Amino acid sequence: MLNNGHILTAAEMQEAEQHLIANGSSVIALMDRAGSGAADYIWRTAPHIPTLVICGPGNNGGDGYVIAQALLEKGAIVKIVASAEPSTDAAKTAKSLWQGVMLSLEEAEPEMQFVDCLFGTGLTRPVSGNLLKHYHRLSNGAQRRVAIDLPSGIETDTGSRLNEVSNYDLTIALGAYKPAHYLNPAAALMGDRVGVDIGVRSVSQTKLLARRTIAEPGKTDHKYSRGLVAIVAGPMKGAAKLSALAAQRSGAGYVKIFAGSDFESPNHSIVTVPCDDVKQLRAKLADERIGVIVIGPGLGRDSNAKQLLDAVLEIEKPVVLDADALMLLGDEVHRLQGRSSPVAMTPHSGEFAALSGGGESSKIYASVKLAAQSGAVVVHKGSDTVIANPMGDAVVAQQTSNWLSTAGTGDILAGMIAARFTNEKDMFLAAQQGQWLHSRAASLAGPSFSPEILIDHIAKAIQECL
Ligand SMILES: NC(=O)C1=CN([C@@H]2O[C@H](COP(=O)(O)OP(=O)(O)OC[C@H]3O[C@@H](n4cnc5c(N)ncnc54)[C@H](O)[C@@H]3O)[C@@H](O)[C@H]2O)[C@@H](O)CC1
Ligand SMILES: Nc1ncnc2c1ncn2[C@@H]1O[C@H](COP(=O)(O)OP(=O)(O)O)[C@@H](O)[C@H]1O
Ligand SMILES: [K+]
Repeated sequence: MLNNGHILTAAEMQEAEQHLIANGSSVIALMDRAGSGAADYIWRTAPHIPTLVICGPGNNGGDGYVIAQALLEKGAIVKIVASAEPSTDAAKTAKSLWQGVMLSLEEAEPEMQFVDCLFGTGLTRPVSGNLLKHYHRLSNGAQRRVAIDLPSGIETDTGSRLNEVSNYDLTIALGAYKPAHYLNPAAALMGDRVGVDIGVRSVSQTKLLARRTIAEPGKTDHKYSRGLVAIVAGPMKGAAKLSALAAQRSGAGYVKIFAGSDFESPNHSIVTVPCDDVKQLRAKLADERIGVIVIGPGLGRDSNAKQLLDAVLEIEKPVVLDADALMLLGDEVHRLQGRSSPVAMTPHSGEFAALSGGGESSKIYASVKLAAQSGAVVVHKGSDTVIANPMGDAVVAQQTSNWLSTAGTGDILAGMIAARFTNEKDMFLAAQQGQWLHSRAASLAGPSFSPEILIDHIAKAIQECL
């Protein structure tokens, strides 16, 4: 995996480059590796397509000259349009080696393939005016669009758009993935993502979510050693049932639902524990065998729900807070600080805004900040889910199935994380395992699944982790 899955910000990427240079490389050598690697990939996936490479003034433009020359040598029909003269020594050298046609913005016409080497990690302000007009004319007129490192107009560290950006078929990341490669809106318009290794081996606190090994139950395991997951139900009973079923299929040894006495178990093996008031709940949750409590799915937001949440937070047990529990907690996340047992919060963007007050432009930074403020592991959901811990580590999930955007899949994730926690006893790891299994189960479930079908595919996802 590119740079071992470590995601680098623009500043970290510059440091990585300096490190390579200090160890005997040079900017032009790195540019050569990046450009020829990108050209190989373009040629392999779309040979002999008339191509226009647009080059900006910086080293992203420099990559463009290398790519164009490499394509020319392979026999492609390729032209360059330059927005400005190169401003770096490496880009000047790369340009001096270009042997083909060079056009001004006004002269250039769209070709079948558009290769964007206008700006990469050095973009500091929106592309505007005449340049933006020609960028759109030339990119929109192409049938295949390839971005080198990043599409022009994307903020590297946040994934936000600084100007209107075209949709791409392919984005070739250079050296390491950057936050924008996995955060929306940028990630959604990049098309396929591939990486070209240029020798960067830099460590970052932000990584790409990877498959984690899951241990099978051991010979001496029993239901309590594998873990008892307690789900606190509310008036929307289906949500708690989905969490419970998902926990059961994700490796919990025992799942119990704590609910009003009229609650019916979703199957024969999930036990319901009748609790008709908060006093009963408090007493029954004192059971020492309980490894983790899930509260939030279907809980409601009335005063009764608030009492149930308060009761759970009074108990020193690991807890997964989701959905309504997060809305009830709101901006009082400091209540979670100082607990001796781990907490995970699994907000979608609306819940995240209620917890954090919003205002941060980077989903990674915002998640890390909330984790530090609360002392909890934060699973900031969406198609670009970010998992953060209070120490500043973050893991970014790769987009898998858009079919996950259906009611009930979040309840499932909460149950999955709880079950993985009872096995691993590490909430950050459990969140990563839960997220990976959730995404993978969605891919395995194919199109248009119901939450129940998603649960049915968890076992297959687990199989891939054994
Ligand atoms: N860091 C590395 O290790 C490597 C970087 N390489 C390439 O270098 C790129 C970064 O190069 P640079 O730092 O030179 O940055 P860029 O080439 O992304 O752009 C920087 C230049 O654009 C100007 N600029 C920024 N925003 C502008 C705007 N809105 N309108 C007009 N001009 C604007 C800046 O003043 C500067 O001259 C990477 O994305 C990658 O493509 C590769 O060559 C390989 C090695
Ligand atoms: N387009 C998407 N691609 C991938 N995952 C998605 C997408 N949309 C939503 N998800 C995931 O689906 C789940 C939805 O959770 P949530 O919004 O809490 O739903 P609910 O409360 O109805 O269960 C989250 O895990 C989220 O990350
Ligand atoms: K670019």
